[in-house]
Amino acid sequence: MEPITLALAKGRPAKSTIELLEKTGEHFVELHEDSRKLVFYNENQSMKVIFVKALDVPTYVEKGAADIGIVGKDNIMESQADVYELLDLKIGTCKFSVAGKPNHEIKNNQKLTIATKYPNVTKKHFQTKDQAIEIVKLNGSVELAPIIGLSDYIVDIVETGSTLKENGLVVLEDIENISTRLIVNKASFATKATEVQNFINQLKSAME
Ligand SMILES: Nc1ncnc2c1ncn2[C@@H]1O[C@H](COP(=O)(O)OP(=O)(O)OP(=O)(O)O)[C@@H](O)[C@H]1O
Ligand SMILES: O=P(O)(O)OC[C@H]1O[C@H](OP(=O)(O)OP(=O)(O)O)[C@H](O)[C@@H]1O
Repeated sequence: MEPITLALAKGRPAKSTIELLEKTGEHFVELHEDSRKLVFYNENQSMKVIFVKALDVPTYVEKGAADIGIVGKDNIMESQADVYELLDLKIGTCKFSVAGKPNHEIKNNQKLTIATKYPNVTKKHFQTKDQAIEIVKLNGSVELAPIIGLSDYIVDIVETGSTLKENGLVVLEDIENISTRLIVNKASFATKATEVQNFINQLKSAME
């Protein structure tokens, strides 16, 4: 039988995710967060793990290259992938927030400039508020943008708040709570229902 394919996000939460996977009783040979290998199997080869860039996990799952994905809610939202989100693994908890300088003045009806690594999330958030924006897409150190006058505000991940604090910025509005989630390909959810459900149950038990 074909193994169930699980796409696992590289990055910060990978260590905790791999620890949780091990707790399910499935041991994936040679899988660890610093590995340069990309494909791993459990001992009876009933499951295959592919270890990929976080933002690509929802794409692999949506396209059916993976049946299941484990990835941050931030990447699920940004990818806009059409997948089922079935379990919160309570790992990698943080939030999406709008932040800026505490006394930044905005003229009435002014179009806001927002710097972010997450243009889709940002667009959607300000659309729901009917606020016109221009997005400056950055790839990191987003907190710099309002300080040097590149943007009015930022949309970014906040965990402890220390990056904002150290740069004299404050949270102006929270957008969404983020944590690592389990997502499932819509077709796999129907055709591999038993295998998918069994794996979810294994993870739930491992979380207790
Ligand atoms: N303080 C935090 N900052 C960023 N991401 C966090 C934080 N806490 C938890 N996370 C989770 O970790 C994931 C990011 O991990 P990491 O920054 O290593 O990702 P990456 O994909 O390597 O990012 P990059 O595109 O910057 O290389 C996020 O998608 C989010 O779900
Ligand atoms: O609230 P905190 O605990 O300070 O964490 C939030 C910071 O961590 C992330 O950046 P990361 O370290 O991934 O670097 P980046 O800016 O290059 O994306 C995020 O983009 C914030 O800058």
